Amino acid sequence: MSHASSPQGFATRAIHHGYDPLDHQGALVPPIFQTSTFAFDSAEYGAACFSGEEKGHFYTRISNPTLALLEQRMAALEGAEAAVAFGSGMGAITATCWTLLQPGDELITDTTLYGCTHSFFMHGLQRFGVKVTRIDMTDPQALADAISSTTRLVYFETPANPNMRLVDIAACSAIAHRHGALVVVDNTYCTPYLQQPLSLGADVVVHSATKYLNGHGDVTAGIVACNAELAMRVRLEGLKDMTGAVLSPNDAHLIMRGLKTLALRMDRHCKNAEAIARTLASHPAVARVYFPGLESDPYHALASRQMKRFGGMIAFELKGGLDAGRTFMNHLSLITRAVSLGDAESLAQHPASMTHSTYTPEERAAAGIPEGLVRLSAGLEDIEDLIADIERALAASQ
Ligand SMILES: C/C=C(/N=C/c1c(COP(=O)(O)O)cnc(C)c1O)C(=O)O
Repeated sequence: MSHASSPQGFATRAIHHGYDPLDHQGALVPPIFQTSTFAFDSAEYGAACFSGEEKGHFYTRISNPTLALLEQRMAALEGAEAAVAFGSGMGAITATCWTLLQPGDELITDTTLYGCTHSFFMHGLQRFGVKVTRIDMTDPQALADAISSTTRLVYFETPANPNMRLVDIAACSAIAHRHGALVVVDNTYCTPYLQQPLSLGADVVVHSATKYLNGHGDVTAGIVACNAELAMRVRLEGLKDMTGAVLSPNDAHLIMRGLKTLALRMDRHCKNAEAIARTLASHPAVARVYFPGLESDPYHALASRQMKRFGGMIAFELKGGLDAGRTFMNHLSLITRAVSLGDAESLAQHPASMTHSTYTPEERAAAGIPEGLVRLSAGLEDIEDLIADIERALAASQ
């Protein structure tokens, strides 16, 4: 098989990186090593695998050939030295934090996070002596004012789930590094196709691969991408001993199948989202649309600098508030009422009572998550059908 000498594009690497069929009896699709354990040629070899003197696989919770290929491919796409795969995004996030934090450390994070990440920080980490400081990370000065000598991690999502607030990765990374803190960016909403946080100064990228990376609503998974030393620690501490949040080889195979069309799918998600956002923004029933692709959005300029395109996620409020939002959702017939995001199927959900019900009402207000907010994940359907569904539901909500 010819190995291209010139640097390969994103889509090419998403399809081919790290695999040669001729190394596997010509199999075009990488074999699935659906096994929990591996045989040792000798007792000495087995011991050497456990000690790290040998690089052989010995137990799938620690490593597996199918998982390794997914990890190599994700590292290549994120521009990272290495990556580690997990059974969920929360597995990736918790493994990273348990590995890098200890009692007495401070984690500084944004007010707006996915609900279970918020809950892990507030009701998990703090129980074990980590101080969690929540700030408005969209203002780098707020980070400069809050950071201290005990700050170990600076963590944020950009765009943030669910209200699409953007954080300036380069600015916040520079501030964090001046104080010896590491920057962890949750890149779920963008994927490396739209945004590569490591190239902007972040130290670690985490993903819910459940979303766009797999993209077909049939896997829960997570990814951590970072330098080789941190990745080895996250693997041998956060994965092996502290969470056990292992991904199955078959699910790794499904994610690699999803990655083959990631570039194609993201372009379609972005195109559909932009059309939906403009339709909502011009509709009389809509009070506000949260989408960085709209020129009127407060984060439009930063999104234009930091992201390749504006993503597939939208949030909006109706003038009729929560009741109108519920009526809207209940009158959708093509768009599916469901949590999660990044699937081929367009999805709609109500953060305040669903994904962000882990926040208190006061915390939600402080995070800029209105009670009536509706979140839309623009799927891959024909845009005419999506717009028609939305317009019918809007008419019913007025
Ligand atoms: C129901 C789940 C939703 N989200 C999840 C999520 C996770 C956690 O990822 P797992 O769900 O553990 O793969 C991590 N990071 C981000 C930005 C997320 O949106 C949802 O919002 O709809």
